[in-house]
Amino acid sequence: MELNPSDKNAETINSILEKELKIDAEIRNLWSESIHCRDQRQTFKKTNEIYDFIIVGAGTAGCVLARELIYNVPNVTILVLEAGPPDAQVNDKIRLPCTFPSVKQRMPSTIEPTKEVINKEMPYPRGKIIGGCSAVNNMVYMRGQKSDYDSWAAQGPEYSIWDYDRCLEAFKAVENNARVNPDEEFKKYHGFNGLLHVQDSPNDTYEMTKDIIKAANNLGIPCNNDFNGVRQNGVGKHQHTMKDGKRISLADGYLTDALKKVEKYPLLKPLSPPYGGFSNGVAKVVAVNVKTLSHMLSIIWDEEKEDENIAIGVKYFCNGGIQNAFIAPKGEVIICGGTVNSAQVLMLSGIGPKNNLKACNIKVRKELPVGRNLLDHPICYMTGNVSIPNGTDVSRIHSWCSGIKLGINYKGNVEGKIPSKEDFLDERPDFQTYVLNCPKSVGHLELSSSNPFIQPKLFLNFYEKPEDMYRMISSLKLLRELLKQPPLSTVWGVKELGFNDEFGKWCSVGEEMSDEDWERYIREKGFVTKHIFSSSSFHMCGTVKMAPESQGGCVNHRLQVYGTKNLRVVDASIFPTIPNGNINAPVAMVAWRASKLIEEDYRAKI
Ligand SMILES: Cc1cc2nc3c(=O)[nH]c(=O)nc-3n(C[C@H](O)[C@H](O)[C@H](O)COP(=O)(O)OP(=O)(O)OC[C@H]3O[C@@H](n4cnc5c(N)ncnc54)[C@H](O)[C@@H]3O)c2cc1C
Repeated sequence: MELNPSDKNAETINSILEKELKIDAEIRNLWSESIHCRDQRQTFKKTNEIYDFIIVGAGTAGCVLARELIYNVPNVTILVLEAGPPDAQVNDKIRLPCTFPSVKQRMPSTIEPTKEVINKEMPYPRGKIIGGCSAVNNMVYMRGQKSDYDSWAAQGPEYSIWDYDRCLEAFKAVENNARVNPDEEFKKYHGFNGLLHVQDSPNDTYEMTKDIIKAANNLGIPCNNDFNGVRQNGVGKHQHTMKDGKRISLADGYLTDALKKVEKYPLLKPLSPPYGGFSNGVAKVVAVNVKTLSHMLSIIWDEEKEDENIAIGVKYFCNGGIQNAFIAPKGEVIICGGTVNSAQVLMLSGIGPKNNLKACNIKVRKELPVGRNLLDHPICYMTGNVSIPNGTDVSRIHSWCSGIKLGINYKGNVEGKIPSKEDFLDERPDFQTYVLNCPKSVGHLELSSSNPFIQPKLFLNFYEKPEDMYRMISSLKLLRELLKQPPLSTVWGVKELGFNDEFGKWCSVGEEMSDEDWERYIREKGFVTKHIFSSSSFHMCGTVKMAPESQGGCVNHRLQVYGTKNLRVVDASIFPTIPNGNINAPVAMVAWRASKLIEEDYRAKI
């Protein structure tokens, strides 16, 4: 029997689609192996650039979101735009992260308020690559404390969806922990079926690491074998976001899995005899389309309903030209560009502080404090010289990874004194060795231009609040004591590194330091980046705060941008407060929770 013309048409189109899906699958495989630039794919050009969801940024959040949405929301097509290149895991190397400089800040001294001190500028790296910062980070797996998330939930009744129990459910859903023989207590706090791989250090513990633990025990710091369990305080080895000893970015786990889902909807079944052929209609490709080297420039708004700020798509720069992608009627634009760039693209699209936007000649669509509430964990190192005894394994200690094998968590002292035994036993510590985990100082970022390729200015404002400075002083004093402890001082001959020669005369080996000396050390020496010192743990968050609008919020509890439609932000920028620990896992957790909210809202529109 002859097919009618529309059947024939459908059959032709479907057979083309079939072929393209096959080619597509091959190219996906190549992409997964990172040996082919993903942008060479052709299939999606036929879809006229209309997607159910457009995700901007394939970092920690974007990768989790893409995977969760494609598997859980029925029959959707997703575009992921990533400004950076594909990763290059095939060589076990990733490309250089892009770096933003922070701005030099003058401020009154904490110790001598009549004097002026300077927070020097420093480079601020970010992962501009598939996987985002999770592809360049230090892999320390920490998730913060119960009270962090309960405080998010306490912002209003509707915010209860962010309480610790629900966040813990999400942490567990994302995590795939490879601890050997986990005990029942461990199982309460960890997940074993997610796609974020976590493991204990793959190497044996170095003798020196064991001796640092002993030295910490000498000072009264208890051991802890799970910093994400019931208590965070103590000394112990970190778990890392690794699998079989290799870095696992969120792209490796989540985006790779998202790319595996390629279907056609509706599923076209051959019609049974005597009709033959296919059912009428053309299938839509259900899949995730990733475009690398595609930099989002701004949101496309529905200009016919100007007052409603309805997002209908995005403008992006790719292949040397500006392109548009649009969302389908029930779709959404979801910004996952990270703390700096999510704030930047909102501001470029007219959402942000009036004065800053006007100064950059950008039309204000909705005034919101985007870019305020810039939070971060300041960091300051204390360094020791080691005499290497013959035949030890210390020469094998190398690279950042070894440096962060170990965590010592305690409460800093707000008067700058060495923490006491009670501070070591406090189950809600605020220090992670040299990282101040709950700073009270808050910074901000500003748009410096309407040009999307010019980075915003970052004002970190570290130590603006005196208690931050005093707690950092207290922690450094403790580390100085640690270096003097046996077996570090005896077996390893550890000596505090002198700063008088290389860095100026104000601090000599073994000499007492006044609080003023300490402040200079923290502000000036802690910022010397050509040496190993640093001043940030690169845990920037908070610039598109989730809070009631009256409390300085930019997105509501469902992460929708106030005063707009079809627009959400999902990444570290929405954190109302900074968690008391590293933030990669919390970002993944937020993205997982957000996928549920987006799914609920999408289904409600059906
Ligand atoms: C050097 C370093 C070390 C760290 N160490 C640790 C650690 O040990 N443990 C830990 O838990 N956390 C660590 N972190 C922090 C953690 O990795 C990040 O906070 C987290 O990955 C942020 O996730 P995100 O999704 O918010 O943003 P990102 O991962 O930064 O993702 C944003 C993505 O959006 C893309 N993008 C931005 N703008 C645009 C645009 N206009 N168009 C298209 N794409 C765009 C970016 O290229 C990027 O890929 C570290 C971070 C750094 C930089």
